Amino acid sequence: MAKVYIDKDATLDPIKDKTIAVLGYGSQGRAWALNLRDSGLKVLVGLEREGNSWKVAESDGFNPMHTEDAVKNSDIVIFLVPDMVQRYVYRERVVPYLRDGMDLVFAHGFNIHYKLIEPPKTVDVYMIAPKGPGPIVREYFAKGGGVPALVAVHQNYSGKAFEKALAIAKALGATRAGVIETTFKEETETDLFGEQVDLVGGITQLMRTAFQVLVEAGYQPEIAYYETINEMKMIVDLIYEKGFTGMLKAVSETAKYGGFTAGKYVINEDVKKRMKEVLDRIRSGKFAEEWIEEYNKGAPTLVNGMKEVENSLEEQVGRQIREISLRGKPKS
Ligand SMILES: NC(=O)C1=CN([C@@H]2O[C@H](COP(=O)(O)OP(=O)(O)OC[C@H]3O[C@@H](n4cnc5c(N)ncnc54)[C@H](O)[C@@H]3O)[C@@H](O)[C@H]2O)C=CC1
Ligand SMILES: CC(=O)[C@](C)(O)C(=O)O
Ligand SMILES: [Mg+2]
Ligand SMILES: [Mg+2]
Repeated sequence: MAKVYIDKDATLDPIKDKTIAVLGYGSQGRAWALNLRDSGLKVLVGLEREGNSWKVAESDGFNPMHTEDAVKNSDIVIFLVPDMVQRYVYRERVVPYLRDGMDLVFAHGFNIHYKLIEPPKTVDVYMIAPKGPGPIVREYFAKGGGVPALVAVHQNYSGKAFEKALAIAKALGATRAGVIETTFKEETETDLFGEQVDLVGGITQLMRTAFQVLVEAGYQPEIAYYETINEMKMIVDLIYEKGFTGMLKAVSETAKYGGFTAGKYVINEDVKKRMKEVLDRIRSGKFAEEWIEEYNKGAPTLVNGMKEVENSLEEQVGRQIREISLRGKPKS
């Protein structure tokens, strides 16, 4: 088993006198800025424009400033702008003000692993990668918990990079759960693979396809939504809390038999083979290359994908069903 670092294994000491610049105030940026501030650390929020993120940061009690001002006035720079934007922010707003002994920190290894950012040897480069969406990182922390994270060191100029990574993980709340060490390569490749075939790509397509099959066969969309999409949360919650065995024990014998047989028929060896192709594409750098090219064209696949999902029948039905479901959800 990998070593799991918990609260008592980490101390804020290596960073408690440092000023931390959080660049970006989106999904992760907001969570990190708030959690680190609540942990007693000195946090500056650096943003490119006085837009929406700027207003949100202000309403959370920060005094957001332009990126270069945050960089000039900090010791630790955390990149929480989108992956495709990080190298521009690095080149234009960080490099001109980078001082020896500063820290460059990431929440995902993409830019370092694929060499889009190549920092000088005289800085520490490390990562704290929360294994959950930003709003959950904030919500769990505020309720006294934390989302697990991975930490990795790419460059250890100070000799203290790992201790600082653990300190930030602690301030984020991650050591309240547990933190495991990884490398930039391992985190990047597994994270991309997980979100593509499983968490974001796979699960969404699985649910939507099952929904469509039922609707096309003439069943009411509301019934199809309950069955193929809405109930997924309860099944996943059971897996999250009690493992596959716990989930299987909670469903009927009929579901177990049907699940064991049809599950392997649908998600078959051919699907596994294609998952391996997806992994190969990530490992070879082809996916990164393609995503950069797509982004530079204005990300049409993203724009169209969002539109297609938003306008889909399942999403329209979902708005109504979610209202019903959320009404019944216990308030915690
Ligand atoms: N979303 C998540 O839950 C997770 C994200 N990460 C990583 O965290 C990092 C940040 O990702 P998110 O929080 O999803 O970012 P995001 O998409 O929520 O946006 C972050 C911020 O960047 C700003 N921004 C957007 N476009 C910009 C541009 N062209 N120039 C300058 N600023 C711009 C936005 O205004 C916002 O303040 C990425 O490295 C990502 O891989 C890691 C784990 C989970
Ligand atoms: C939330 C998360 O961990 C993801 C899916 O990897 C991401 O948002 O990049
Ligand atoms: Mg992830
Ligand atoms: Mg990711």
